[in-house]
Amino acid sequence: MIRTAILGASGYVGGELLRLLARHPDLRPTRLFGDSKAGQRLGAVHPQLSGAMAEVAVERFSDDALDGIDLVFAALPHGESQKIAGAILERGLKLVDLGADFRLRDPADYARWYGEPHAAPALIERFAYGIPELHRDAIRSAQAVAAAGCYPTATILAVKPLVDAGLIDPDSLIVDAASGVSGAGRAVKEGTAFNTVDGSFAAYGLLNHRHTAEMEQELGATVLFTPHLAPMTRGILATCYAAAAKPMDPDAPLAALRQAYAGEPFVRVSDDPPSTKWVSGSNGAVVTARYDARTGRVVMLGAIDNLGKGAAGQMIQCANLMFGLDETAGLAAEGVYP
Ligand SMILES: NC(=O)C1=CN([C@@H]2O[C@H](COP(=O)(O)OP(=O)(O)OC[C@H]3O[C@@H](n4cnc5c(N)ncnc54)[C@H](OP(=O)(O)O)[C@@H]3O)[C@@H](O)[C@H]2O)C=CC1
Ligand SMILES: CC(=O)N[C@@H](CCC(=O)OP(=O)(O)O)C(=O)O
Repeated sequence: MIRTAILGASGYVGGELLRLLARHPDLRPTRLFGDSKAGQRLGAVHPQLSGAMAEVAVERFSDDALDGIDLVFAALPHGESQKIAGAILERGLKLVDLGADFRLRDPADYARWYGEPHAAPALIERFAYGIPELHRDAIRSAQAVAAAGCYPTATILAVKPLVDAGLIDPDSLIVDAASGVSGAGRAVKEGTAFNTVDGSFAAYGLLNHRHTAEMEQELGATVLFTPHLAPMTRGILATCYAAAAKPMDPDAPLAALRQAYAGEPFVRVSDDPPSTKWVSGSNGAVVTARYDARTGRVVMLGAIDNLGKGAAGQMIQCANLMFGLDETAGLAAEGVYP
């Protein structure tokens, strides 16, 4: 049994981690930490949880509360985990962090995109970048993993095999991606209120969304990224366009995806354009791609659940690798449909 602490247990990702861990054979949620909800019963914070777990209290974090813990999942606002990661690693614990604090290799990129200097730049090199399909060996041997962002996960899974196969010009990449509203977290904000998002579809973060840096780093590309808020609770659909590097067989993009993801338990290559519902509630990702000879462009699509493969599912998949467990333990690829 792997004793697991969750920082940010009272948030949306924390709730999804707890829902998934309820069926995990080896990872046991043991200490649960929050901020404003510290002191409350978990059953009050996350009414979807049941049984003994609902009676556990959310605590305020203190370093000595990690005594006896083997693994820490951190799902905190950006900037928080860099204050405590050093102490966690010093104790020899494994850490999977979902904030953006340790995803960018260059602390200058963090300062540029997140607007403040990195507080623990020396720790960055100790983190593997958390997309298992692309960094499996590094994750297996890492003490710490920076799980990828939600938009970057959908985008990178769809695009990276075509970059690697030399099929597209990486400096011509345009990414339009839409997210469900749970991607913005649990706090009440006017921009994510029902009356704002219901029946509406809007772009935001023009030219400066922080996930641009993560996509560029992992793809070795120049990216024009426009995120959109869609009137749905869960899901991300990334639609990505690039100039073809050369004329190609119409099936070449799909063949590159099929080769890259052969045998992958969570990434499915589809002939048809995917819907977010295909992967809702799961750790699945569905990708597809087409070459358009008329325009000389390639279109690539990736669908994930932002809370699943974009967050809690990916964190668990990384932890399974770090502890030498079955990579699929506690996770499913099939979505809840309709
Ligand atoms: N939602 C998503 O789909 C995705 C989220 N992420 C990232 O994961 C992280 C968590 O996201 P999400 O769960 O949606 O966010 P929420 O806002 O729903 O939850 C945030 C959690 O962090 C706690 N918290 C807030 N401030 C502090 C603090 N100063 N110290 C300690 N704990 C604090 C909150 O506690 P309390 O509620 O008790 O105040 C809550 O448990 C964020 O970095 C987010 O960007 C990444 C990928 C996808
Ligand atoms: C819909 C929405 O607001 N989404 C969030 C991104 C999701 C997220 O949590 O970002 P990280 O993965 O980097 O932590 C946003 O655009 O800021």
